[in-house]
Amino acid sequence: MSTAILPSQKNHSVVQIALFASGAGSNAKKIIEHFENSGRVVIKLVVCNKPGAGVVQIAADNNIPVLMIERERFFNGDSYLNELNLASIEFIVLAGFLWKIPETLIQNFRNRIINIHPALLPKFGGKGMYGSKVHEAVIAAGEVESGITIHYVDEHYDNGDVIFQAKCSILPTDTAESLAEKIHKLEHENFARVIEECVSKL
Ligand SMILES: Nc1nc2c(c(=O)[nH]1)N[C@@H](CN(C=O)c1ccc(C(=O)N[C@@H](CCC(=O)O)C(=O)O)cc1)CN2
Ligand SMILES: NCC(=O)N[C@@H]1O[C@H](COP(=O)([O-])[O-])[C@@H](O)[C@H]1O
Repeated sequence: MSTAILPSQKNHSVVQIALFASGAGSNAKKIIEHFENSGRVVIKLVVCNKPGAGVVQIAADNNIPVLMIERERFFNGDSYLNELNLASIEFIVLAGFLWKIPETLIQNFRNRIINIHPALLPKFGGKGMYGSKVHEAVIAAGEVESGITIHYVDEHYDNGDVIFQAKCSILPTDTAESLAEKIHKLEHENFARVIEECVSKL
C-alpha cells in the first residue's frame, strides 16, 4: 500500500542560487551570511564580470566558486547558460551587477531572476543609472526621500514587477555618499529576507 505524500510531508528540495555581482559585494556578503546555515537555500556560485572586484574575495572567503564572465560570450554566445545548468542553478540574484541580462537567460530563468536597485523605481532607473550615479541624480533632483527597489528582471533595465520597496529620508545636508550609506543599510536589512520569500514560492 503506497503512502500519500501530504504537502506537509513533501520533501522540499534545496534551491540553488547564483549571485551576480560586479563590485564590492557588501550585499553578496550579507546574503551569503544569511543563508550560511540554511537547509533550504544554497548560494552555489558567484558570477562576476570585473576582475579584482571585492565580491571575488568575499566568495573565496566563503568557499563559493566564482565564474568570471566575458562580454563577448555573455552577450553573443550562450550567456554561460551551460555553466549555470551544470551548477544546477535555479534562481539568480543580481547584487550590484552592471551588465544587462541577455534574452537567453531571461527566457531560461523566467520569473527567477531578481535585482536590487538603489532608488524608488520607476524613478531614477534605466541605462546609466547605477551605483553613485543614482544617488547623485536623486540629490540633484532635490528629492526628500529615496530608497531601494527589489524587482523581477525582464529584458529591459529596471522594468520588471516590483517585489519590495523601502524608503529613507534625505536631509538638506545629505550628499551622494551619505545617501549611499542610508541605501546600503536598507539593502543589508532587507535583501536576504526578500530573496527567501521569493524562493519559498518556487
Ligand atoms: N535585463 C536586465 N538586466 C539587468 C537589470 C534589469 O533590470 N534587466 N538590472 C541591472 C542592474 N541595474 C539597475 O538596477 C543596472 C546596472 C547597470 C546599468 C548600466 O547602465 N550599465 C552600463 C554598463 C556599466 C559597466 O559596464 O560598468 C550600460 O549598460 O551601459 C543600468 C542598470 C543588471 N542587469
Ligand atoms: N543599478 C544597479 C545598482 O546600482 N546596484 C547597486 O550597486 C550596489 C552594489 O553594492 P555592493 O557591491 O556593495 O553590494 C548596491 O547599492 C546596489 O543597489
